[in-house]
Amino acid sequence: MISVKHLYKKFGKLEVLRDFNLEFEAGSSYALMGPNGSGKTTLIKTILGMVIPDTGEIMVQGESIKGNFKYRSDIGYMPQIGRYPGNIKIGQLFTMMQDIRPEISEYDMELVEAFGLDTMMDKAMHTLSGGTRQKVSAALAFMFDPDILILDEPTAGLDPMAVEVLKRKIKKERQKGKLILITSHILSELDELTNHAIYIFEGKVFFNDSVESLKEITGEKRFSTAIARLMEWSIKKNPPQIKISHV
Ligand SMILES: Nc1ncnc2c1ncn2[C@@H]1O[C@H](COP(=O)(O)OP(=O)(O)OP(=O)(O)O)[C@@H](O)[C@H]1O
Repeated sequence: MISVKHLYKKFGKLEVLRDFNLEFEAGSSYALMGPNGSGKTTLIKTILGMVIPDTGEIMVQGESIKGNFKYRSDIGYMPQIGRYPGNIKIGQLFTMMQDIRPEISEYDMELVEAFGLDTMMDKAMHTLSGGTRQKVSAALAFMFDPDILILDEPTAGLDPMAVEVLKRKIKKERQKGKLILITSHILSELDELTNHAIYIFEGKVFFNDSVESLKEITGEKRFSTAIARLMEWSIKKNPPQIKISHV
């Protein structure tokens, strides 16, 4: 569904992505992990066409994204920090986004209602708390029923009730056969929501395989301890027989 081939990206002298090769399939949910600054958001923004790679190719649903904007309508994106015009009201923002997508006549308003945003439509974005802004971002990511969901630290800043609502929604959409890609530093959340682990370190894909294989290779039963083991290996730079599969 998404294919990333030989992707390189530098910011000045900093090599952020070095020969990234990844395949993302429908119906799977991917945990994208790595230390702060390892390139997770850069990879996501490259897939979204917001960052232009130095070399390499990205295909979405079989088509190259180069010079192509249409593919973006297949992707629901929840950014780490949503930036919106301050004076716009929640209701106006939703209407504006809906107007940009005239081909869609039915909207998925499940999160709008579950988060109680339907009772706050007249509130201006600059008056909202950080968590409420996150709820707006989540509601927008799911509103157009996209085949692909890319969620960058989706639960950061949400209260525990909202976290549960969002997790339930992510699981439900995955069961419908959607492709889900999540970055998070909350390992318990990734354990619950994903079946495939990608760990990036110093600009390289260090591990890319199923969560099952991750546990088998590391000899750890729990997701969090398996990731801790991977981190240890990546820092020591001597992984014992690590298989980096490009599925
Ligand atoms: N537009 C930019 N210009 C220059 N450097 C950038 C730019 N965007 C990202 N970087 C650098 O690229 C590196 C990777 O950043 P990125 O945001 O992709 O990391 P991340 O893995 O998502 O980190 P975190 O876990 O902290 O969210 C960082 O060193 C960052 O400072």
